[in-house]
Amino acid sequence: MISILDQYRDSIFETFFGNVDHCIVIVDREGRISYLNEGYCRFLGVEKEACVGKHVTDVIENSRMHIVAETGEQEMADLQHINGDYMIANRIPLQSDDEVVGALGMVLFRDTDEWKIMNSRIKDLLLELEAYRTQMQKQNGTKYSLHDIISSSPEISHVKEKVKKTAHSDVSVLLRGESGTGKELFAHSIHHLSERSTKPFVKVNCAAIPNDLIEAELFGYEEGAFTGAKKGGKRGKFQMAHGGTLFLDEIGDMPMHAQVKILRVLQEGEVEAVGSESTELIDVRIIAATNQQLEKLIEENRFREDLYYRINVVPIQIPPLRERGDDIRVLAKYFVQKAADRIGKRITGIDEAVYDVLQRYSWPGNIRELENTLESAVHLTDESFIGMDDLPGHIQPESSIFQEQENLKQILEKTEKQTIERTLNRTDGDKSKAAEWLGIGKSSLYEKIKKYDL
Ligand SMILES: Nc1ncnc2c1ncn2[C@@H]1O[C@H](COP(=O)(O)OP(=O)(O)OP(=O)(O)O)[C@@H](O)[C@H]1O
Repeated sequence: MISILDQYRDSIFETFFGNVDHCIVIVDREGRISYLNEGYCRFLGVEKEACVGKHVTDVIENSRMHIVAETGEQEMADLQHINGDYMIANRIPLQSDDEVVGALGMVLFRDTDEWKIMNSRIKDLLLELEAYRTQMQKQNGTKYSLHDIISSSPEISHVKEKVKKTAHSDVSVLLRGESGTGKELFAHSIHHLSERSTKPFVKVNCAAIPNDLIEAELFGYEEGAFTGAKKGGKRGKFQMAHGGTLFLDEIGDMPMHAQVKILRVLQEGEVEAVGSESTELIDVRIIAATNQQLEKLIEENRFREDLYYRINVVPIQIPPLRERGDDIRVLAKYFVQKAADRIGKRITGIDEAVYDVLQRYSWPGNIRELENTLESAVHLTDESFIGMDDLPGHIQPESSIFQEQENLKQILEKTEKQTIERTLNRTDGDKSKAAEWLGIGKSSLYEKIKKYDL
């Protein structure tokens, strides 16, 4: 007997999903919309035909469907902000033969008075939460929490999960990643989630303090400890962070003599101010960050191995922006809106071609560079959207900067020069690595560097 399920599967599917009280969306493995029910289309004010095939983040605000389709991990009862309201979203991975093939999302939306009351209650609570967060920032020195780390990539989702797992314990964390990837944001977030969140978060930029002042800065000093010492002495960063977290940024630049002392403080739990005869008990959690290869610095005797093991209990690697393709779109939207709000300009969108170009660029300065690029674009644009002309020349595709009268040889040389230049930027001037990435021999690269005067 043929079951009506076999015979009328499509009609049953449409009758069910088309009539339920929820907004339903189905995406494929890549996060492209395969189905959107009538209720969702009405709520978003979109045509179903125009949405099918589009990436879900282009149609639904703050969607995480593509992440669930990628990770296969379900998310239930998540609060999602869409069209100015808070909705409850359930996201379930769809599996076939043990393989994730997509995801189904259900957003609970009832246009009833109770829902409206609940929604305004949530908004009230969030405002209250924001007020507490501002107060807390003033008290303990942190500005960011995980919530401020804008992302829609599985790579950052994994990092956030790792942060959530380790934040509550007191273990030392070493954040690694290129400059501008967001290491400081993660350091703040770890402190925020830890039991120490009501205590101070103190940052030390190890690269910015002159070599001979670093010990006084870290451990403090007594009055008269050295010429130029302040009357009454000064408390060190360790003392200021007591009970809380000390964030040692750019730890690879810490001079050797200070490394020895830091290790002693961490092992013995006590600190001695410069010029003092007594010690003080200290309880700090260490979060360190670096964009350098500490292992290489150890080989060169510029970093102590014992300190490395002491701070590297939980290493967390933040991937560079060029490996987080999914983040570029959400970050670009976020930074354009942020700059537009600050400047007071009305920007309604970003040209699709701009997204393509942003996606293809290598972002040696990572998120900091993306933010600066879009802020300058918001300043430059005469329109209400960001177009290709608003991007700086070095980000625009080569073709747009070629002169019409150039011949093929000139065009090829120009492309070669730009490619070598960018690769050298990406490798921080490391010629062996650049030659490897470009697939050419080192001597050939040297010749070209000479030829183009790079
Ligand atoms: N995911 C993100 N969402 C929003 N803003 C971000 C994000 N990641 C980084 N930023 C912004 O980018 C800038 C650089 O971030 P941050 O200072 O944390 O990077 P970093 O890795 O510590 O850099 P450095 O090694 O140079 O100190 C900051 O303005 C930060 O607010």
